[in-house]
Amino acid sequence: MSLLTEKQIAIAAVRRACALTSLVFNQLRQNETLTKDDESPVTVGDFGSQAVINTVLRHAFPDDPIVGEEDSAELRSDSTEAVRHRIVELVNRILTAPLQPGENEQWGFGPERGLSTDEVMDMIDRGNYNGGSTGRLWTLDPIDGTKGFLRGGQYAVCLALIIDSVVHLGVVGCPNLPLSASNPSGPRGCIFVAVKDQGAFQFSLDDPFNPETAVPLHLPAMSTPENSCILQSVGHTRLTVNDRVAQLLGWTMPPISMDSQAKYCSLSRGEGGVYLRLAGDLGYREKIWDHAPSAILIEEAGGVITDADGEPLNFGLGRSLENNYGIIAAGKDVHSRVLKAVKQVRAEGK
Ligand SMILES: Nc1ncnc2c1ncn2[C@@H]1O[C@H](COP(=O)(O)O)[C@@H](OP(=O)(O)O)[C@H]1O
Ligand SMILES: [Mg+2]
Ligand SMILES: [Mg+2]
Ligand SMILES: [Mg+2]
Repeated sequence: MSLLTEKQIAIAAVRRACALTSLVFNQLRQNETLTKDDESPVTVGDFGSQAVINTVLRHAFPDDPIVGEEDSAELRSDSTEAVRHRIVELVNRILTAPLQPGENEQWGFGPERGLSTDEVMDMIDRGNYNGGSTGRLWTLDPIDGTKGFLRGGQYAVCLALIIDSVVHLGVVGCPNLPLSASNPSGPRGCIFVAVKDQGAFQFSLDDPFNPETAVPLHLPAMSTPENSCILQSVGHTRLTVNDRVAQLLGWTMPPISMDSQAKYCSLSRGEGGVYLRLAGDLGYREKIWDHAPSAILIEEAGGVITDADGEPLNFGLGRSLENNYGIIAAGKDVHSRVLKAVKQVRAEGK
């Protein structure tokens, strides 16, 4: 399956959504953040990004269902009128900006495409699909790492195409991630793209995808304790487990704590050593949009991604990874060593 059109459209949608989130990031105003029922934050950037991407997917693939993180229920009340208007303004500004290289007006961009408030709300709600094991579906995290976004750290706009429970395409935009790990204060803004059996690539968020200049990504096959460390979530990590795993492996480099799927992106270009996530709340089920877009990135970069028992992630059980606890992603050799250590640490009751 070449999925060339899907890839081009997903890249264009994520690039536009990143333009929206960057705009919001640079001028986030007071009262542009709401708190969801689970107490997590959501901003005009999250809603706007979801509306932009769903609009593009709707134009290009009207029959494809979308499992998106956000929905518009809270936005439709009188008390959120100002936020709602700001989202509509942002979405129309982004969708109606002139066509850029690599874009097609049939994809929902262009000067004629301004949406009404109701249409924007409906576009957000095209993400309400409950998921499932058969057929095509897209999964979208319009801003992953909203807490990182709010504190000026890392965040990512993440989109994946899943066919019959298997991730076939992943696109992750990281507006705040340096293009080169070796130059952390250098230019920022990367996009990571992987298609099943076609490899994984990084390129600049500012440039349209060009296979000639995209950088192919490869996880190192082997690593040494001296140059390896754990990439972990800022807020959703069982630190006792991670610290003990590092100790068992003899890794002395301190862990890298970072928000969002930017961790997976960093790993895919050879930074760190392992993505290790065991949620503190043992009953928490990871969401498919938090992992599907990057799972294929890791696999296409030559790595392995499983749960904490070494089992494959099952993306066909609805909006959550119902049968998986914990995530381990790494190059093949490191993965097997980390999995063994994780099993030992869990047996120790940590
Ligand atoms: N108790 C919990 N355990 C693990 N992950 C959680 C969690 N509560 C929320 N999350 C998820 O963690 C994601 C952020 O990942 P990270 O911690 O690696 O930065 C959040 O994505 P959003 O920011 O899109 O809501 C959210 O879906
Ligand atoms: Mg969220
Ligand atoms: Mg997320
Ligand atoms: Mg999110």
